[in-house]
This record gives sequence, structure tokens and C-alpha cells, in this order.
Amino acid sequence: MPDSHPSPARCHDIGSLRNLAFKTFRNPSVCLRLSFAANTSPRACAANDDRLLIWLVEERRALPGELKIGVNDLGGSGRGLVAQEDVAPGEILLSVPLDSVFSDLETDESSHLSWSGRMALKLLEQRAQCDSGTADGSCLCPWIASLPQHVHLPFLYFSQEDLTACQDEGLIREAGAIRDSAEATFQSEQDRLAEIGCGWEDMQWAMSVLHSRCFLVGSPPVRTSVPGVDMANHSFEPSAAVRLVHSPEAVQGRDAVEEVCAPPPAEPSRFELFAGEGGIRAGDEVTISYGPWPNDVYYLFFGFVPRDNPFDVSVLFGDLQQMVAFHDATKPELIWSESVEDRAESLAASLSLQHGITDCTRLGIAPQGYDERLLLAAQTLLSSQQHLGSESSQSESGRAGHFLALRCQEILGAFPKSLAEDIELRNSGNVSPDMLMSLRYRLRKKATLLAAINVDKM
Ligand SMILES: C[S@@+](CC[C@H](N)C(=O)[O-])C[C@H]1O[C@@H](n2cnc3c(N)ncnc32)[C@H](O)[C@@H]1O
Repeated sequence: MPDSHPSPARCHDIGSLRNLAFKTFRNPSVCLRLSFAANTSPRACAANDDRLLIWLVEERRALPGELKIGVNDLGGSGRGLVAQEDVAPGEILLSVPLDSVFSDLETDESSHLSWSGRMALKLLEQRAQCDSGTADGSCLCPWIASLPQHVHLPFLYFSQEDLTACQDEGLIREAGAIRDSAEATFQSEQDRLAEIGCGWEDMQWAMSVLHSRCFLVGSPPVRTSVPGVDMANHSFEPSAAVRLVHSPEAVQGRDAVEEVCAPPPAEPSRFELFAGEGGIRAGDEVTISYGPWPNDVYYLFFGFVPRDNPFDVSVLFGDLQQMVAFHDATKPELIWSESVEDRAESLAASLSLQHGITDCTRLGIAPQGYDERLLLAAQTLLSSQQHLGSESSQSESGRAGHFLALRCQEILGAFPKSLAEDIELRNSGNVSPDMLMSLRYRLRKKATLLAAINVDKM
């Protein structure tokens, strides 16, 4: 039996966006319907992309020999994989040897670059070799030819006005930082890029393609794009999944064989796409989940905003200091002998000691409810206030719910437009596609905040 490993996660390139999903809502099996947005324009026609799958099988030892999937143009979400015949539960749809994937391999000369900068340069160099006919067998020319001509990622292509329309300061900052890093890579590598006739637009193309197509594979995880599997679109109700599989011959038994005869060549590990428990009917799309990320990640790094993302998070407090400061603002009559910083530190210590919570950043609310860390932090903070004599007839959780609803109200009130006005704007049809995507992003955050307030009123 092959030795299979936990599903590789789609990667997202983030510093402060790390850990966006709540600890308590990590289960990636929570589901919803697929939503499509128009942002990937296929470079090759469907027949060309089927050639990619055929090349993988015929030239790169991908399995199974008789493919049950093809690549179709699906409109809004660009191309995608579609079952050509019925597929049984668990059946392998595509198994790609790891010697035919495109990975981030750090070298001494490239270690100062970000992973996407490093991979973008390598992709552009290989593309130049493919175009000039000087590529050797290690280049994945048919895969490179199959990549989309354009992937419309906000941090690389949106105007400042359209980006700012998401109305999330943290996200706007993050997008700016990644774009700055991309530009810095371009500046520092300009000579190398000039040698292959590439400019900033090529760099944007390569980075957008890689951001939207890489998995984190193995341990330690390496950013990897897997030809063929990278044609699978996302759904929170996926019909398929991926895994890394190590062949036993590659790792054990070889020593024993070597003593008696020359062993057969070791099988490389494989990256597999396989059908989910429900199987897949002929004609249905083969989708995978890109991961339990909030909309921030989907918007910024995949260029679409899922319709009903159970993992989306409206952040109420970036950290505990913000929570304590908000609390003080709601109770101006209370005088504190300790500073906000010191009280936030004591709160962090209690949460760690009593509940084992060590990460108190990005405390927020998802469509299903509050992050458990947030509720516990609010309860702990409010109960410490009760020690100071401020009595309330409400239960501990009732007070915490009311406190957090006040915060939701404050955040909603700080948006320049109300949810109703945003819905009207969306329905007006007067919004550019980029603006519409940012509008969708903020609409979903607002809807979650409003739901929290309404629950508190019940
Ligand atoms: C790994 S690629 C999937 C193949 C891609 N559709 C193509 O034509 O090459 C990821 C990109 O596909 C698009 N995509 C995937 N799932 C989507 C979805 N549910 N809704 C809208 N676009 C989607 C986004 O542009 C995303 O960045």
C-alpha cells in the first residue's frame, strides 16, 4: 500500500494574514455551493489543455493510463476539470510523479528572494527556453503553454481605488506590502530578466499564476504547482481531494534487494487527485477545496470571493490591547490603575493558563458565530471588571455577547456606506468588475457583523 500523507494545503503568501481561519473552525469539510467569478482568461483552448493531460500520461508517467477527466472551459471560473465518465468513490483521477511538478527550490543565489519571486524567475526562464526551442527534458513546456494568460489578482492588477474599495485597512496594507515586495524583486533581478527579454508585466504574470496555482507539499512544506491538478477549481463542497503518496519501494526494501541484484529504479513519490466519497458523475466538475481560508485569502491570492464561505472572518479585535481599549471606551466611568498594555498582558496570561490559548490575534466572527478565543477573551475581561464591583444581572455569556455586539455595531458604523447602500450599489450594475469584487468582499464581512448584532437582539 502506498504511504499517503495529509492533504497538502493550497498555499497563500502571507505575513500578517497567517492564521486567518479560526482555530475552532478549522474543519475543512464544512460545505457550501460553488460560486464562479470572471477573472481567469484561458490562453489555450480546451483541446490544447487535454493535450496537457495526454502529455502527462504519455511522456511523464502520470496515471491512470486511461484518463476519466478532461479540461473544459467553464466560463466564469476559467477552465476546470470535468469527469468524462462516471468515477467511483476514492478512484484516482490523476497521479503525477513528483519529478514532473514545478517546485520552489531555494538556491544560494535565490535565497534572498520571496518564494513567489524565486519561482517566478524560474518559470520565466523556463518559458524563454521553451519558446526558443532550447529547453531540455526537465522543462515542463506543455504545462507552461497551458498556463492562463492572465490571472487577475488584486494586489498585482487592481487600481488603488478598486483595492481600497474592500474597505479593510489590514488587507489593503497586506496587498501593498506584497506588491512592494514583487516590485523590489523585479528591480533587483532586472538584469537577469532582461537577458530573457522579460519586463514587469512578465513578472506580474508569473507571480499571479504561481500564487493562484501552488500547493504546500511535503514536510517541510515546499510550494509546488502540479500540472493537470492545477486545473481543478475550488469548492467548499468539493467532489475530489488531493494527497501526496510515497511509494514503498522508494523508501524501504531497496537495501535488501541491492544485496542480491541491481534494484529497479526507485519510483518517485506522487501527487494524486482522487474522487471524494460521493464519486463523480460523468459531466460533473471535479473540484477540490483550496482550504479553510477566510475571504481575504481567496480575494487577494486567488482573485475571487466565494459566495458562502463558512471560514470567512470579520475581525473584531486585531489583538487583546484593542479589546481592552474598546472595553474602556464603553465604560468611561471606570478608572483603571493599570495601563491598557498591562491589562492586555494579564488577560493574555489568564487565557493561556486557563484555556491554553496562546495566539490572541485576529479575534473575530464567522458566519457560524464567534471565534471561541474571542468569546473566552471577552468573558475573562468582563469578569475581571466585575471584581471591581460593576454588577450586572446578565449571565457571563450574555454580557460577552452584548459587549461583542456593541463592537460589531461600532465597526459597521465606521464603514462609509451601510450594507443596504452596498447592496443597492451592487444591484445597480454600475460597478466595474474590479470594484464589484472588492464590494462583494466588504458586503460579506458586513453581513456577518450585522447577523451578530441581530442575534444579540433576539
Ligand atoms: C488552480 S487555478 C484553477 C484553474 C483555472 N480556472 C484555469 O483556468 O487555469 C485557480 C484559479 O481558478 C479560478 N477559480 C478557481 N476556483 C474558482 C471559483 N470557485 N470561483 C471563481 N474562480 C475560481 C481563480 O481564478 C483561481 O485563481
